[in-house]
Amino acid sequence: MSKFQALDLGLVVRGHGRHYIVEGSDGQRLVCHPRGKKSDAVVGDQVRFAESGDEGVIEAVEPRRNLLFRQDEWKTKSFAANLDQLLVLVAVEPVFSESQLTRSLIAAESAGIRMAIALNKTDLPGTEAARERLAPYRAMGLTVFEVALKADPEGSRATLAPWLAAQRSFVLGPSGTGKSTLINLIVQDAQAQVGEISQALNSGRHTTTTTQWYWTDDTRQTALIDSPGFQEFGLRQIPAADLWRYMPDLREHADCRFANCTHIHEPGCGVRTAVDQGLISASRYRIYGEILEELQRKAW
Ligand SMILES: Nc1nc2c(ncn2[C@@H]2O[C@H](COP(=O)(O)OP(=O)(O)OP(=O)(O)O)[C@@H](O)[C@H]2O)c(=O)[nH]1
Ligand SMILES: [Zn+2]
Repeated sequence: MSKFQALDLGLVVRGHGRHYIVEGSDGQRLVCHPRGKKSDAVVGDQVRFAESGDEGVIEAVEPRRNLLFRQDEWKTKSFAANLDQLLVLVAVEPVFSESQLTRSLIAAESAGIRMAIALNKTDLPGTEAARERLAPYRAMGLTVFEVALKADPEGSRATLAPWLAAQRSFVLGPSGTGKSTLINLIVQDAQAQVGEISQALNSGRHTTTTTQWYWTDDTRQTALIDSPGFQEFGLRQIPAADLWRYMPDLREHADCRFANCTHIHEPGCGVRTAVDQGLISASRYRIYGEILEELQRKAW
């Protein structure tokens, strides 16, 4: 048992450098700083904190259930901790990168976080093409919601609300797909929540550069966690030999002659056979090869 057991338990709802906003069990929010030099708390963490005056000190971070993060060549970037699920938001326009989509799904799969995709802007003419690009994801068992957050807000809410209810959902999506529209649709007082926190952190300018926790309403049961966009999505935390295990379609066909098959050049490879038969999409297999190469390159 930790020596901080007697302290209040709080939820990190925003982090910015060494400044954190911690929400106590009574819903009160407090600006906190970590004790000492290290500041390794992330949004979604449960922390033990002590109030001192109108600020607080984070004494300990409780063990995490999971952590969603990416690891690029030079740095590790944590998205959030203790998540129930990931919602990847893509849109008919701008055309989404399948590589980014796949990478975020692999990160969630390897962290043990359930996931779904939402395709937005289905009021636009390119919908059929986007739907086709998402067919392999449906085929591997993922839920793919179709919404038009702006064109049909009520219908979109009805589609997403049951899945989001009573869960802590992390929302990832490239810029311009409708993330702000989603947050404003689902979260009752989104602007107020951001405003209040920015004021506390004195960082009005940074509202979109850090991860933000939203409760959808006063009952504080359902949360959406929004994060700023990013360019790179490295997966260097994953051992190259394990990559295929986090891709359900490859995993399903990884019935190979060699136990340590990389599914690239070996004879008797079930994955390559499935690609040839059209059971694994060519684009997913190509993306697998690209990521694998990245992961193998780090070995030197
Ligand atoms: N046609 C159509 N456009 C939509 C829909 N939902 C959102 N948009 C538009 O898409 C654009 C981007 O929406 P935002 O919600 O600002 O997207 P975002 O993902 O927050 O973008 P960033 O702020 O760049 O991260 C806006 O011009 C919206 O009006 C929709 O259902 N249909
Ligand atoms: Zn193989």
